[in-house]
Amino acid sequence: MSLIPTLAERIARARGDLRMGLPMQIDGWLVAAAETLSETRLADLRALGQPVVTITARRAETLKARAYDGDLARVTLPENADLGWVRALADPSRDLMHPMKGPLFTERGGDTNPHKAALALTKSAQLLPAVVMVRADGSDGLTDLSAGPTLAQLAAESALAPVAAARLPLASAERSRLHIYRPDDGGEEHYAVEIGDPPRDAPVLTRLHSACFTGDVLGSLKCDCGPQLHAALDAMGRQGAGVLLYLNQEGRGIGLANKMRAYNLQNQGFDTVEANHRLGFEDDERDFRIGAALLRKLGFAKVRLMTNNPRKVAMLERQGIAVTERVPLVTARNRFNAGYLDTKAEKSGHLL
Ligand SMILES: Nc1nc2c(ncn2[C@@H]2O[C@H](COP(=O)(O)OP(=O)(O)OP(=O)(O)O)[C@@H](O)[C@H]2O)c(=O)[nH]1
Ligand SMILES: [Zn+2]
Repeated sequence: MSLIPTLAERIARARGDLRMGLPMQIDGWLVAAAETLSETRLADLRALGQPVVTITARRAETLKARAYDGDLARVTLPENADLGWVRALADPSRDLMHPMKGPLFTERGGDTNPHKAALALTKSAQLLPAVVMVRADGSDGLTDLSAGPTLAQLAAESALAPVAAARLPLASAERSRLHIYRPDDGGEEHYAVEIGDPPRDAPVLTRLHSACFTGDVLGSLKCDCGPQLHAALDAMGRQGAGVLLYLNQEGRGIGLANKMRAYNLQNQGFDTVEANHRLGFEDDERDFRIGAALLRKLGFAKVRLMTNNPRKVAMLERQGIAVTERVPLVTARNRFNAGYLDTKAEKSGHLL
């Protein structure tokens, strides 16, 4: 029956639920995002059983909680802990000023897949990866998922469909077109700027750019994104041909709100990688398969890639796109971005 929501559609709903603070269900567990849960709903969850707060091993490491489960830890919610306690477990912004008083008791044994799926969902909803979970039957109205298929679906590549394209003259290249692609899983749309009319059988000058509202739009001095974006478009304009893929993976995939949380941690002295880890994320949560998929859709199999990030080269090659040349994209240093650029070079293997 085609009118019954598919798994991908139910996952998209679950993302919306978690963002609004509405619990959902996974394999007999009620799940709520720590960041959006209300006092009343926490009380209602508590009335149903003993809650655990599941966090990533990255966050557990900062909190010095034992992660018995590999990439996650299940912290028992103490009886006297309130919503503020749950938030503090999830959100590192007050770690230094008000360190959490331990010890934190973490669970071991049992099936951790529902917990894993819950964390993957909050990440894909661009929320802090921390959830309150209670083993209980929910009410009929809640979105209900099974862990295994949910994890598989979240790891799968989403199919992208072209939606619309139009001529768009740019300051750097008057002969340009903007193409919009929409994924089939309710996720973010991604864009391709095609400059000139690049032949499909030759390597095309390409930039794989990840969204950076602060750098691209506001001209932030904290990163190199804005200057890289414009340098890439200018180079394509000068050469008369190129493709700039604009992937809506703000903040290396953690979203703008979490990126601002990361900036606050950076202002406390942590570098860009440490800040992501303290928030519970990996250094880079982006899915670069999207870039390869867009190139294939546009008819390109070979690229001259403008990047300093060897992971982008490796990933495109793995996805069957030949990178015939890496074109460095070095922009000016300033006193606000020097630390960021150094960390990318030292910890993330960026070539300068
Ligand atoms: N989490 C996080 N994201 C950041 C920070 N600074 C910039 N970003 C994001 O990092 C991404 C940078 O993307 P790119 O410039 O495409 O990629 P790159 O890995 O730096 O590689 P290049 O191709 O060499 O530029 C964007 O999504 C920015 O929003 C930060 O301090 N923390
Ligand atoms: Zn940036």
